[in-house]
Amino acid sequence: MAYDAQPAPATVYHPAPAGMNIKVAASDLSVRYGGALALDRVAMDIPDRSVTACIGPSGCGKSTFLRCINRMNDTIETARVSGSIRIDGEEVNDRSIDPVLLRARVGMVFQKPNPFPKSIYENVAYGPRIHGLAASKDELDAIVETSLTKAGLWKEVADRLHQPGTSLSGGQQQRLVIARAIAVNPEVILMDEPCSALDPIATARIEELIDELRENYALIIVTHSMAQAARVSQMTAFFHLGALVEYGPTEEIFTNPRDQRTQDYITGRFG
Ligand SMILES: Nc1ncnc2c1ncn2[C@@H]1O[C@H](COP(=O)(O)OP(=O)(O)OP(=O)(O)O)[C@@H](O)[C@H]1O
Repeated sequence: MAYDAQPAPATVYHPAPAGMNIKVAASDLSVRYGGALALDRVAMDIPDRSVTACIGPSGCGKSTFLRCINRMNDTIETARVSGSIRIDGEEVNDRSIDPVLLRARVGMVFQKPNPFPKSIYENVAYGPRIHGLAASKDELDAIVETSLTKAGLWKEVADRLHQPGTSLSGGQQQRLVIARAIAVNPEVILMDEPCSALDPIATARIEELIDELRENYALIIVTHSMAQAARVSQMTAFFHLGALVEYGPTEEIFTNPRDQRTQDYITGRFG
């Protein structure tokens, strides 16, 4: 959905809940693909140890925003990012930032589970090994076990660690991918419609997991499901046509939206 730059988007901010530390801060963040503006001067502060849901109609820029946080837009030839995105105050787009190290700090889970074509063990061990996080086989084994435990998968796979990751069910594969992200000690976990390929039971399991993970990480999730956003997130950002229209505590966005476009979207009038 291409459109020309207009006057600065007027985001409606609800007051941020007291006592939340800011983990990711975007300001004046825009993305163009070729000549088309996909994200228009987004500004938002995302708290640590909580779940922030990004909602909005198809093509409004949710995935583009997510990809700014771990510089995945670098991999898209036509993408041009401007403005600022900081993690703990550090500019992500700074030349001194190594995107490979950044992507360990900012894990990403996609719509379709994408385990490597390797064993369950290797899927989780690969990252810690290449980042030199384990000094011995025992340490690596411990990281694998801890990561699979945190992802709620250990009990199901402990006796089949050397079977292919792809032999697991879709929901298990998604938890494996989450374990793989956790294994390299991320600070932020991005999830782009992580449940859209899963059945309701696997979805419920991932939602429980998201709730557990927020004790330790900042999670940012793109979802098309209003119900899921309401269930799992503490903060919600509503995007429309590349602009962040409204952002604040989920309860307020869903019960008392201040922008008509948010109201229309959450009540199913468009999108
Ligand atoms: N690789 C790309 N090249 C060119 N344009 C792109 C690319 N990726 C996204 N766009 C465009 O940027 C805009 C925002 O897309 P984006 O995927 O971020 O939206 P979204 O809100 O995540 O959509 P959906 O909910 O359908 O996944 C759209 O107009 C889309 O067509």
